[in-house]
Amino acid sequence: MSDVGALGDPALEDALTGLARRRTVLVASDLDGALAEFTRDPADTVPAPGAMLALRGLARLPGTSVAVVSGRDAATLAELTGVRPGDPVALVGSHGAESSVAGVTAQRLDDGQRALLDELTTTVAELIERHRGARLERKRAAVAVHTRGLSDDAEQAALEEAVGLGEGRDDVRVLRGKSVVELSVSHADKGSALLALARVVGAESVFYSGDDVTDEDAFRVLPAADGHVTVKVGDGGTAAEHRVPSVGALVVVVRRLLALRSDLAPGAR
Ligand SMILES: O=P(O)(O)OC[C@H]1O[C@H](O[C@H]2O[C@H](CO)[C@@H](O)[C@H](O)[C@H]2O)[C@H](O)[C@@H](O)[C@@H]1O
Repeated sequence: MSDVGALGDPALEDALTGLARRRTVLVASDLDGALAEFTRDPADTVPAPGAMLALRGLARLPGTSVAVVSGRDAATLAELTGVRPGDPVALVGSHGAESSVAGVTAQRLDDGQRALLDELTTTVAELIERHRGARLERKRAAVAVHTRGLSDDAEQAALEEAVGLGEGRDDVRVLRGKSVVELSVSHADKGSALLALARVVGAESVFYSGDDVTDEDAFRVLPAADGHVTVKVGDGGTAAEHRVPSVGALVVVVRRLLALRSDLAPGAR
């Protein structure tokens, strides 16, 4: 029985087989909560065992482009994944505002955005002082309030206040995630970035997996009817076509795709 067969999901197995036969594909995934387990301190994150190896294996196959797409900024993403300049694995950071691939999404912050981000960071630092245990993460285009590990009430209070800082403003995008609220001065989204990346690398079909709210932007623009394969990791409502229960199960899926595409990709053998 195949790995995916062991997960008991023949529909996903069929979808992966169909994708593996395509001439050109883009295989992309979110990082935190998808390719990597959550950690209390975001700096402690490491990709799950075998995850990057499977992606690198896919990137070596003909007609196969690979990317990690994350809310992390590009520099942090490179550090966490070990992807270096010239690597065949592409990186898309800051929810689509940064990319290692030319022509995808290189949104430079203007002076006004930089000043706004500084101002937001100061306000969030004050918020953190009032909410014991909450933590600040400064990114290239955003500042985030983290609450993982706090009690439910404490989390809710800090996150609600963070949302209030950006709500109703056209110049700030409020992104709610898992135990995190992010105030971004960029209006990029993962869906637009993935479509741009697919166009640039010439991929006819896309595989995309993710676990969080911002991944829904990607799932929505990748319909199964157009040959795309979308996989939600974990619980919660989703526009994705398929679902797996955990990070470990997603790694099994990516490895399965590697095995199938190694056999079935036009020109692979
Ligand atoms: O798009 P992603 O790759 O899923 O990134 C989303 C956010 O991930 C990080 O926060 C999440 O993971 C942390 C480490 O496991 C965890 O402590 C936190 O509770 C999660 O929300 C990252 O810190 C954020 O910048 C990303 O936007």
